[in-house]
Amino acid sequence: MISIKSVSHTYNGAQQISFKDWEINNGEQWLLLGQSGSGKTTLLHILTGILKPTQGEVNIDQTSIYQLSSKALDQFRGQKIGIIFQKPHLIKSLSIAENLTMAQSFAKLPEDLNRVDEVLTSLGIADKRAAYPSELSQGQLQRVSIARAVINKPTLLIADEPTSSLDDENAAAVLQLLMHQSGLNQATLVVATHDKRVKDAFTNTYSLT
Ligand SMILES: Nc1ncnc2c1ncn2[C@@H]1O[C@H](COP(=O)(O)OP(=O)(O)OP(=O)(O)O)[C@@H](O)[C@H]1O
Repeated sequence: MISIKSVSHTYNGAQQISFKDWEINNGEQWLLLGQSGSGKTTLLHILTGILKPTQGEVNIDQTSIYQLSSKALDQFRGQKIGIIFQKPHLIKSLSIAENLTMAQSFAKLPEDLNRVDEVLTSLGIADKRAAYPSELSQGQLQRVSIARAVINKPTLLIADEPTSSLDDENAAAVLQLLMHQSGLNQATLVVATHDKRVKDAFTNTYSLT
């Protein structure tokens, strides 16, 4: 289970942003909605261990993540949390397979090429394993970023505007893949978006006002 309790954050000199309490059960799929500037990215950073809130508690699988040392938190994030950004952010000088094995070693897990192949196959891009990011289309790159996010079978899969730079066909495919991949690993899925095309697919919604 993932929960936030009494969480608020104040950037230097700015107004406090408060987040209502939120409990997410394992395997649930949630949409995170809010107008521009309401704090979606801030909350995603808090949930993924990137930003320690000025107040409150964040628990993932019974671990109060901001009580961990920064080294332990890095490893926890690598193993338990997969993140998909609006743009893929892959390492250009590494092949697709190498980008994925790097995510394994970053999480201090052994390199597992079978797992790399399994994930690329389930996302329909196994033939791209030796290619470099510059050789892939936008939709294929977004699939690789999903592959990188799920490679370590995370508990929590977080996507920040994953479809906004894609056309209708790719947006629908990426959304379906995200939901399918989270289902395969029984991962919890949280998707932050403005994208109207995405909203109907979710029953659970957390709204920022
Ligand atoms: N590093 C920062 N330093 C100071 N203020 C910040 C910082 N990051 C965000 N903010 C402010 O915090 C508020 C919430 O920003 P945030 O990026 O979380 O919103 P958002 O809902 O993700 O917006 P958008 O949909 O436009 O990306 C905004 O008022 C923003 O200006």
